[in-house]
Amino acid sequence: MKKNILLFGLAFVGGFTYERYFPYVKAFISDKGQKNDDHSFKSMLEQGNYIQPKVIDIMHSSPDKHFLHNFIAQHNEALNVFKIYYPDKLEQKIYSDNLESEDKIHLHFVFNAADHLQGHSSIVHGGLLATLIDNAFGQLSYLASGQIPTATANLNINYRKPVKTNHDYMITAEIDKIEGRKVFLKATIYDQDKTICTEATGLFLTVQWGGQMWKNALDKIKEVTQIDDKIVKIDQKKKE
Ligand SMILES: CCCCCCCC/C=C\CCCCCCCC(=O)SCCNC(=O)CCNC(=O)[C@H](O)C(C)(C)COP(=O)(O)OP(=O)(O)OC[C@H]1O[C@@H](n2cnc3c(N)ncnc32)[C@H](O)[C@@H]1OP(=O)(O)O
Repeated sequence: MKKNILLFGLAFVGGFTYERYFPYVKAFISDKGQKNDDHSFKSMLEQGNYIQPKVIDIMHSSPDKHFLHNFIAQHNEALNVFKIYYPDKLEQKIYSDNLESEDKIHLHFVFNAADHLQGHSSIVHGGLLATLIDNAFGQLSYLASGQIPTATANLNINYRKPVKTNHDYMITAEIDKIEGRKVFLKATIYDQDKTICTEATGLFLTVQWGGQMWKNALDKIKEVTQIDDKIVKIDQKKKE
């Protein structure tokens, strides 16, 4: 009798555990073979379907991208859960002097979301993608507004295809237009087949918040990355 109760208890616990943790076990097993570490968006860019950034964010040349990203996220660990890869190639100056210019101002980077960012099994939680886009918009609008901090007034996101954890995706963000204090932005997340997974638009407004703090941050980044030297070198190369 005791044995039967024990067996029943074990079966119950086993069943419950299986039911509760099966999705995680399945995700763990199926992810094992799919680790994707080649960050092969380079070819995608080279095929010319991409517009390279007109404004290059300072992170492109950072020797320590994690440090930099954490720094910008304001909290030590805030966005460390995303592995972020910025292109190595510097194209132009950090920010444009001419904000009214017809040229679109861009920022792009590759990200790879860690397991624990899943909502559904192996699918990145949409709210976290919103955070990533919001942050990219924040950086871009800060640079485009001539280093005046901005705040999100409006953020619209269309989730077209699931974005998977442990896979590389590229996000491109660009300034659509600037009207006074208003900075209008667009962003797209692509997978490696160039399929659009997520599209977003945003309205950011310049604010009085933390201007000096961000300026100090930017100066520190410039100091750490010696960006100016690198730009000079690239400009020289272009001339040769
Ligand atoms: C690349 C490497 C570079 C390195 C750089 C290092 C430094 C990086 C720097 C930075 C990175 C930052 C990364 C983080 C970013 C995160 C961003 C956030 O999450 S911010 C927190 C969430 N957002 C809030 O908490 C805002 C809350 N809302 C407000 O405080 C206000 O509503 C605010 C400031 C947005 C506007 O308030 P008002 O009083 O200043 O202005 P009013 O008069 O209301 O609006 C001005 C105009 O804008 C329109 N407007 C305002 N809100 C609108 C809306 N939601 N939709 C459409 N129009 C709106 C209004 O209709 C008005 O338009 P009319 O001048 O009349 O034409």
